[in-house]
Amino acid sequence: MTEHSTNPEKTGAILSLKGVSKNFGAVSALTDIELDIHPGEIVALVGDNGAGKSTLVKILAGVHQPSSGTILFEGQPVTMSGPADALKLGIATVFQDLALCENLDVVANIFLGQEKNAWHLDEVAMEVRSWELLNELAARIPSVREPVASLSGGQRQTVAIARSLLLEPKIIMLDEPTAALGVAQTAEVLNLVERVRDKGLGVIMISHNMEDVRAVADRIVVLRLGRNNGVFTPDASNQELVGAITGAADNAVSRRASRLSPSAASEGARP
Ligand SMILES: Nc1ncnc2c1ncn2[C@@H]1O[C@H](COP(=O)(O)OP(=O)(O)OP(=O)(O)O)[C@@H](O)[C@H]1O
Repeated sequence: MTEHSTNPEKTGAILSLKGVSKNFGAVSALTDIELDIHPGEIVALVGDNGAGKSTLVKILAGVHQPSSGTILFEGQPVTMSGPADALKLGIATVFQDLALCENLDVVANIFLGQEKNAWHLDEVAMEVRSWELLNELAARIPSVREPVASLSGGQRQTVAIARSLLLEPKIIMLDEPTAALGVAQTAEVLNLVERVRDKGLGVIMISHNMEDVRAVADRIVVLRLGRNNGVFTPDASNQELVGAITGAADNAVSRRASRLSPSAASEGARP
């Protein structure tokens, strides 16, 4: 079940991390991380609290710089000294807080931060482009002139994802996109994530919910205490996954996971 990290030149990975480490003073948040992301695949990044997921996302978003190691983008080593560099390369991030402005409508939110964009003050062009992005995602938004405050959690996530696609990235990172969503909205957002993959983007999805991860991920990358702790296919058993996440093959959570059905066991896998 466990796969090995591969050579990007051979595999056509868009993004590869080679031995990436990050220290905050004496704290080693990440140690020797290896990760490949290919076009048209969803990679779920899972791990217990403090495993290093957020730190890894922030490195790839240009917020943090690695202490050591190499990031290859389309086979070339890159350094990102800020979020603008990541966006310029084609790495978009939807953080958990979504960073939407409640009082602004969908169009204004999609174009937020694009003040230098030539379209920015052309309301008609912005509205047309917003509908295009939402239609590509087959998103169900009643009106792009609604303030975001009136949208559901799933619709807000949709707007945040549409916004991240505006600059036509090659990689999109989603931090807990289904956290706090109900069943129907979760299904809607997961469909959306699959559509992003089907457009040929590489998707990195952080999630604590094993059921969501199994539903859409092509590969599941486990981090534990800041290190790689296995790469799994979605048909890995709950026991394998929980074992890799918690670091123990035999504990109360993994025993319960092995007894329960996959959907019920995913509750047990929530770190
Ligand atoms: N800015 C920082 N300064 C010091 N230590 C940090 C900083 N950011 C993260 N850490 C430490 O790095 C480790 C990894 O944290 P990180 O937030 O990346 O984990 P995580 O897997 O995202 O956890 P969670 O699921 O709780 O968000 C933790 O020990 C954390 O305390």
